[in-house]
Amino acid sequence: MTRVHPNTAAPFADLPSLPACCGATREGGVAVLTVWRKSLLFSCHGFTVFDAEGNLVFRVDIYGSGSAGELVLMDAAGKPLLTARRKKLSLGETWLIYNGEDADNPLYSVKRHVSLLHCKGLAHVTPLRGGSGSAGYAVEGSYSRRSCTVYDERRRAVAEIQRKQAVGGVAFGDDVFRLVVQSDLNTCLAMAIVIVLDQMPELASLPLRMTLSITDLARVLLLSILGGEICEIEALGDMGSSDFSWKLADHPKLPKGKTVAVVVLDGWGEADPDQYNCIHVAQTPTMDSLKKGAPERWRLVRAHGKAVGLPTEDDMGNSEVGHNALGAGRIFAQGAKLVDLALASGKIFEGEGFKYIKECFDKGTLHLIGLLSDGGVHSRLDQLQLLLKGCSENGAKRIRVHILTDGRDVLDGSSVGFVETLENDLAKLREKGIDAQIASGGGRMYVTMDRYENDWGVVKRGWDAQVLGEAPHKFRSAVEAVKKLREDPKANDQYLPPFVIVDESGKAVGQIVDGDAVVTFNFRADRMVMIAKALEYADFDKFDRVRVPKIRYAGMLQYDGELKLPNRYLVSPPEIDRTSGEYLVHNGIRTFACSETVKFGHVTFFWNGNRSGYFNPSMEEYVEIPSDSGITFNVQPKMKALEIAEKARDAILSRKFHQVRVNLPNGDMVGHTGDIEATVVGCKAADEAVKIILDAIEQVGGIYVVTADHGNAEDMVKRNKTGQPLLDKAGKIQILTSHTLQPVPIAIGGPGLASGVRFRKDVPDGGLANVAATVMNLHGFEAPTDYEPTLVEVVDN
Ligand SMILES: O=C(O)[C@H](O)COP(=O)(O)O
Repeated sequence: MTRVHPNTAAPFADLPSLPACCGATREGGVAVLTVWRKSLLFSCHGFTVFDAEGNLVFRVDIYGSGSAGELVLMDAAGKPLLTARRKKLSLGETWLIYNGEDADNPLYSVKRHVSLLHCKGLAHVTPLRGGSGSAGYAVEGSYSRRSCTVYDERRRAVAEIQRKQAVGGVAFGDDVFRLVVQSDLNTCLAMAIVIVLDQMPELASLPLRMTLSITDLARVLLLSILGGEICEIEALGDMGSSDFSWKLADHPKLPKGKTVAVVVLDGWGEADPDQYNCIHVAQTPTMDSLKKGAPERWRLVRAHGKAVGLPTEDDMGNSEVGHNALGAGRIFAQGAKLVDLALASGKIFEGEGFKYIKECFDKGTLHLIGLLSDGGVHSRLDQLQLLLKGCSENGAKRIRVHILTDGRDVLDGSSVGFVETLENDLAKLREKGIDAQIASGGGRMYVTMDRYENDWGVVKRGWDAQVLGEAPHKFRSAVEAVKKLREDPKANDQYLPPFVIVDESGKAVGQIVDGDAVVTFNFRADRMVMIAKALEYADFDKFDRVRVPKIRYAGMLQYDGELKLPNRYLVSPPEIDRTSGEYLVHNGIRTFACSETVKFGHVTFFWNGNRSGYFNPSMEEYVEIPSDSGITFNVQPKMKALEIAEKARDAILSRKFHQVRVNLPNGDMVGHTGDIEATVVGCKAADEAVKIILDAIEQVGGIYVVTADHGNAEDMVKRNKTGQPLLDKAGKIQILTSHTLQPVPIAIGGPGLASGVRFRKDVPDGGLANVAATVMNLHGFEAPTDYEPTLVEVVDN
């Protein structure tokens, strides 16, 4: 839609302005929003609206089912912007739009068009306050088909509701569509018009979709009922079914049938070369040749912050969000962001999950178990603080926090500060009469936070301390515990042994017992699934739980959507649907995925949108190579890179699979140990593994895509603003064990790659989410239209 006139007046004097994060998209005059007809909240329906950069800009949460008489349009933080209320006792359907949550003095009325003569009219929007800037609007077209236009009084098109266009038979449901708003219309008002249209039952999608299969006689009856939609019904009759289809369109230029190897180097970012860049220091001839050999087929992509659905550009990437984006081809607001929103709006305390645990607040203790840091990968301290506040305000009288110290997503040694902060918060709660204490603790890699069932002993240590109140170390305070345990020269935050806090009689202050509530406050799934199973499953044989208390348990999120684990949770997880893996399987692509245990779920579970299991077992084979357990990976920095590469090689040479997908963990897993020498060895091993896979691709005439999920090994020191390594108080370099904000490389090639394929220049900000469409193209398919654009183009030679 082209812009007709510049914005001359100041027409929105009484309306809230567009939320700040949406402002950027206003440049050039147009706001392009993606409207998702779904609430972020569990058990609600409503709307979630994103701007062109994937920022959440509006929400509507409607509790209960059916149509609502009042809807509140909120900004991302839950602040009410406009309220739409159905006008009672009105002839025809009329809604009134109020500023914020005002109860009187409405700004606009939206009245459904009733005339049978003008078949395109849907609604009239009439200003109720007068004044120089007030303008009326007419809405025409078909909301049910997601095709309508808002005209101002000079018949200028000021907004459009548009379908997400389908390609090659792939059509999307009615629940995701575009709202394009010119600068001549206030975007909040435009969105309010959408939610009102949606509440007018005759205009919404469901009844009209039914018309596709009814007889002409029934159509005539409907025509008289639906008035303004007459023309649309006729059109719908010609359209055929708009039902969703998995079928992908053929790529116009790229052939099918090639074997495509997708290699993800975990923790492999691109940074300036220096002695702390382990990838630079290591011998990596294969990766070097990809970079230098074909400049049109090597580039960088964004792997952190908003590009992967994290709250801010200061959030480093991680494997969960990285593999989600790689597999799903779209950017989903991730756990960290969803929890932020739920806490900011207070909705977390109104949901079913919270109500469930709250039942215990009267007589039982609330136990909060999770990672204590501000790393933002698995959890965040500020979220724990808000949770504590909200729980205490909602009636929790006795709270016990079971902490897991970090030193992996944050600096080693920072645990002391985090524990002190938490102790202060709990002391303040105690001043308010709430019995709140830290009850137990331990290092995350040694206590509780194992993943993919690599070592149940880790979870058992946590169970013993948290549930049974038993641990080899007992202290009167957590600050004392962490300080004392760190005195061992070999100690670090990640691997602190388990401890319990005891009272003056030596009794643990916070065992979990019958009648208690438990919340695991990490939002990220992989390292919470095992403890969730121990807490939730009646049938459980991974270790002897000794005593299984009858508790009410909720996760911060649901950690596994397929297993529905845990059953109760405080915030709905991102619903990552229609992943590239699922599409490709439906389109005949046979897939092999492999990694070693510690990263196995990354190329399966995370890749498939946090879904365990196969889409179609006859089309897929997932192979897990057992990781070493009970060691830190600097001891065996080569890890299982060779074994993974050999499995991939065999899968490629077998010619049974179209896609062979692997994760090579070394850069990340060894990088997290902070051992620079070992990380260099790990990077070399990963590079050798890439070579084995590329050689196999060469033999079968296939294609390779080599990329990474986030940075880590390319920078092993904390730096100041000018990029110089930071020294600690003792004058020692501060080692960085965490991920980074760096972009990651992506390289394509192989004998099967058509000669004109190269990276486009017009996607300069491409991120990991652009990789899925790219891979679909290389398999010979177009990607769905709502996927992030492909990174490749085909030029005629
Ligand atoms: O869980 C971990 O090991 C780290 O916190 C994050 O690492 P990953 O995102 O690479 O898995």
